[in-house]
Amino acid sequence: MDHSADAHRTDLMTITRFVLNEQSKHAESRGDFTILLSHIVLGCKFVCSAVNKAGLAKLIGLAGETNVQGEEQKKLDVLSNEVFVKALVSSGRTCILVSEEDELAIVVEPSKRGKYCVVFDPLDGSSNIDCGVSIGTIFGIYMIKDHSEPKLEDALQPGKDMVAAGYCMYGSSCTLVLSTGSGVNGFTLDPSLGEFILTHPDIKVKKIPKKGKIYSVNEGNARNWDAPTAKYVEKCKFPKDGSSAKSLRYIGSMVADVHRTLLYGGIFLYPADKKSPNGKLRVLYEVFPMSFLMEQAGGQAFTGKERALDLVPKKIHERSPIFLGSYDDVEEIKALYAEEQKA
Ligand SMILES: O=P(O)(O)OC[C@H]1O[C@](O)(COP(=O)(O)O)[C@@H](O)[C@@H]1O
Ligand SMILES: [Mg+2]
Ligand SMILES: [Mg+2]
Repeated sequence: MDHSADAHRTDLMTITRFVLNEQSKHAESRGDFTILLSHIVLGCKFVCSAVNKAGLAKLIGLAGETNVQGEEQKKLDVLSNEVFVKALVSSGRTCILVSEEDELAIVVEPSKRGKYCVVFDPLDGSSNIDCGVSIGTIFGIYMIKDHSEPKLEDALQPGKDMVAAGYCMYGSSCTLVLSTGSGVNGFTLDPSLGEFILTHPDIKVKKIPKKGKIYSVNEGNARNWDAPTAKYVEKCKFPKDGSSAKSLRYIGSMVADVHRTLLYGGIFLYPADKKSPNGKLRVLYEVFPMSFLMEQAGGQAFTGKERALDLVPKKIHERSPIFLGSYDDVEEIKALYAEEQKA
């Protein structure tokens, strides 16, 4: 695919047209996925608009403040959750929803039910909200076999069974990155049009060099890491094979750290440590969607034990360690875990 500016100029592709094109490739498709996605896109635009105003909260009474009428306003993560739950239920295409913000899975009432299960983190990177650093929404979509009788197991499918995954990053621009299982594409919101336009077509292995120059981890946890993680990070800083040391970049919003990894290559890790033996990130709506995107872009995602997408979750808010990024960088950490197993 041609990444040049001219290519974009000649073919202005909105996310709606893109998904309609994808849909037309499936003869049996009745447009349900397109409708579901248009509701997710609406939720992203809504949250983007709220995030852009968040810095003014203290002045005009948004997000966690009391407004001029003396009403308590909602915090941004609570507001984002409500926006997405409403958008997904009103699509009429969902059956079960799992959100980071809700302890239990939401089973959609029968009259509004469709065939999809959506797992999502409505606002990822919450510690960065108040300082204006990039945050985002992460989502994964599964198809349900029998939506007349939804079960919790429908939300506990392995990541490899997802039919689509993506995220929207609310940063210096609002970017939605999506995979429906045949590559990864990125769309940027044109605020004057209110449309997401294809700006990053076919983000693939050529865009993720097999090995990258960046590692991304919270090094404040280093004293509690296990041996393979500690060895790996040491290798990033002091490579013994003559290669250059990697640069450290850590934003602390998974969406932003993974977005950079997709575009520039390298590795993002949130490993297990002595204090958190299962790591921090949640399997369903952080680890799975990002692993799906990374594999679709030609990279890898590994938990320290297995391919991340092979994991079969037992609980909806389960956590897992995760190492994801350029193919060869993940190969190295896999080798270190394999060595440890043998010892
Ligand atoms: O502050 P830490 O421990 O490095 O954790 C950062 C991680 O926590 C998260 O903020 C967790 O997500 P939420 O903000 O959705 O809870 C990730 O986005 C990020 O990768
Ligand atoms: Mg999160
Ligand atoms: Mg969150």
